Amino acid sequence: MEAVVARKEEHDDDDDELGAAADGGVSVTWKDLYVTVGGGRLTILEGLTGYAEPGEVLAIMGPSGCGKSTLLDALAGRLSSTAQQSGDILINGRKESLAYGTSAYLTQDDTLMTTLTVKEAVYYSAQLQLPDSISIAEKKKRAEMVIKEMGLQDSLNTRIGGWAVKGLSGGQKRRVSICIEMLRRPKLLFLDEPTSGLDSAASYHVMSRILKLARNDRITVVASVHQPSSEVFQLFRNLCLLSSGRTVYFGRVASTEQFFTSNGFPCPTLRNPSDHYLQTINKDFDQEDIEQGHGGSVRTEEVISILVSSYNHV
Ligand SMILES: Nc1ncnc2c1ncn2[C@@H]1O[C@H](COP(=O)(O)OP(=O)(O)OP(=O)(O)O)[C@@H](O)[C@H]1O
Repeated sequence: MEAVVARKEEHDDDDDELGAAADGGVSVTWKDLYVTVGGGRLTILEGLTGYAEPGEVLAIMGPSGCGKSTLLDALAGRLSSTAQQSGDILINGRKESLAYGTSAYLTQDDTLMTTLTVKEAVYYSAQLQLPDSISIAEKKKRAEMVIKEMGLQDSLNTRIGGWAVKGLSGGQKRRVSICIEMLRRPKLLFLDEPTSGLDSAASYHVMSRILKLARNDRITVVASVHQPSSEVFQLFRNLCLLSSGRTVYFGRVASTEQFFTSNGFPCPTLRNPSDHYLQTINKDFDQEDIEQGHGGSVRTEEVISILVSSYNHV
């Protein structure tokens, strides 16, 4: 746990940043975060520690049910009332709540009105969401700006559509949902599987737009990601890899390979690295043993224990 926080400070020095608070950015740090349900009988997150920084996209990855959405919910302060949380979540190094409008949360499903056009959906949302202190003209300008940022200006008058009426593609719908979340210019953006259901080209398109926005506006983005292509995976700076609610790895995407290799699980040539990491720690279909380096093989449960304990001792 201390090692992750020390690594964060090290990266801050590397980047020679002035500090998140100075430029209005929001840095989020979580330490020893536990989430339980059923009066403590079921532990969903087990002592997680990590951080997310302005201008960067942190990817949360792991097999289905490992706790990605729960981590996003805990960080965004929207856990269900049946869940109990312990540990620290710090905003810019302090224990404080997020100010209203500072963060936005994109859920897994697009809840858009199918009969509206892109322009209508975003413009009406701007009118409803933004405070009365902002003029109608400014709200319209804000709507046009987010539409442009998400590359939807050519689909302004296209209906969103649904099963009965052909409209936008899945990727375009996802981008409309992101536009709506971006209207209030949040400094912290939680995205629950922003690319779910999209093909690899559309996923790349959506994620690169998000990354560009994060960099330009110093937004802190925390995104749970299901199975990224190698191109999408390379877009992320930091990776939080979870398995059964525990951290298997947290750190630079670029250093993940070194971590897996040093523990005896190198990525085979020509395999997508993110597929390799996810397959190595997925125990849902634990039929076969996993080859470890040049000698022997181990069960997935054992692989996870090796990686978790190696990570905790770095
Ligand atoms: N309120 C709750 N009560 C009981 N169990 C819960 C609750 N919330 C989450 N869980 C369980 O905790 C585990 C983690 O759920 P979570 O939705 O965070 O996983 P996930 O990694 O986001 O999964 P997926 O990739 O399939 O969306 C699951 O086994 C889920 O059933």
